Amino acid sequence: MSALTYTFLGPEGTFTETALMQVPGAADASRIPCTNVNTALERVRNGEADAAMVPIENSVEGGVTATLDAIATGPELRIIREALVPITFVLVARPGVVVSDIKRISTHGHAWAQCRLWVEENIPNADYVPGSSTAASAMGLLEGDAHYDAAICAPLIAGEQPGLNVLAENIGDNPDAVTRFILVSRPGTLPERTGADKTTVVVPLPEDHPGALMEILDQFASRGVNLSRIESRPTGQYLGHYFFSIDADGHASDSRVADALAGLHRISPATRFLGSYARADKQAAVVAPHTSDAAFASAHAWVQSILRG
Ligand SMILES: O=C(O)C(=O)C[C@]1(C(=O)O)C=C[C@@H](O)C=C1
Repeated sequence: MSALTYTFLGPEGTFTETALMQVPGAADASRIPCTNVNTALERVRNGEADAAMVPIENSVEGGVTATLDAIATGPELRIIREALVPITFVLVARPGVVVSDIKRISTHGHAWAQCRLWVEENIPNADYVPGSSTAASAMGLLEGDAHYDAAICAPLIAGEQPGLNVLAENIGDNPDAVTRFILVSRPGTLPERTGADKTTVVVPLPEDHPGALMEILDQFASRGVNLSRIESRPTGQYLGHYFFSIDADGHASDSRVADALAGLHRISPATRFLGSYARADKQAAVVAPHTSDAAFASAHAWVQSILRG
């Protein structure tokens, strides 16, 4: 089998790279760091890479909008795997710099949001300099970037770079923070059903009328499909026009999920299927007896018998 090529939000040392390394075989595969999520996905769309690892959701800060928007539009992509990474942050600076010297701190926007309380308490006057990733901000210090004097990054990088001094550890406001990442490839064969799966869809709000969101939710509720994430994002077309990005428990080959997908397509034909893949936490879905595959098969057989007369 030829080795696969992966893109990821880089450079080396990002949390996204840690997530990629959870993929079996990734350590020996070709790995291309990209400066943003769009480029990582574009290189999959144009065939330069087989799959991209990108962040989608953080337990403290919520959805990564760059990813939610990039996979919702453009040529279709499929999520084939998810990875969970516990998030802890350190504050780093060049040797000789102490906390009281710090005026500007750079990091990724999601990391900054997760360290807000610590920064307010310890360096209240520090300005924020946006970075394309935590690792890019840390490496900028080594490359002599004069725009900032400290970075917030993963402990991993700090440990590997002798030119970076760790000034504070565990500076995240929530010690249990976790970021969820997705491995995205071009459409192909669906990953097999494991019994502990997730299905992701993008549903444009059907023609704006009272109860439109309720109609979407009802497709899942009436088939006993639990949702683990639902977020609204503007389509960008005009004010008030939204799509919903949804994660549901189960696999497209589960009858209850397939039936819900068909219902979504009926009420919102531009619904986009983004994949069915194994849950990283391996938690099996709780299926009520009346929404099991057997119950759907029996109901279908009953209707067929009625039609046969
Ligand atoms: O900057 C990184 O290291 C990333 O992998 C990105 C990212 C994110 O987008 O949320 C990943 C995990 C952390 O929550 C902070 C930043």
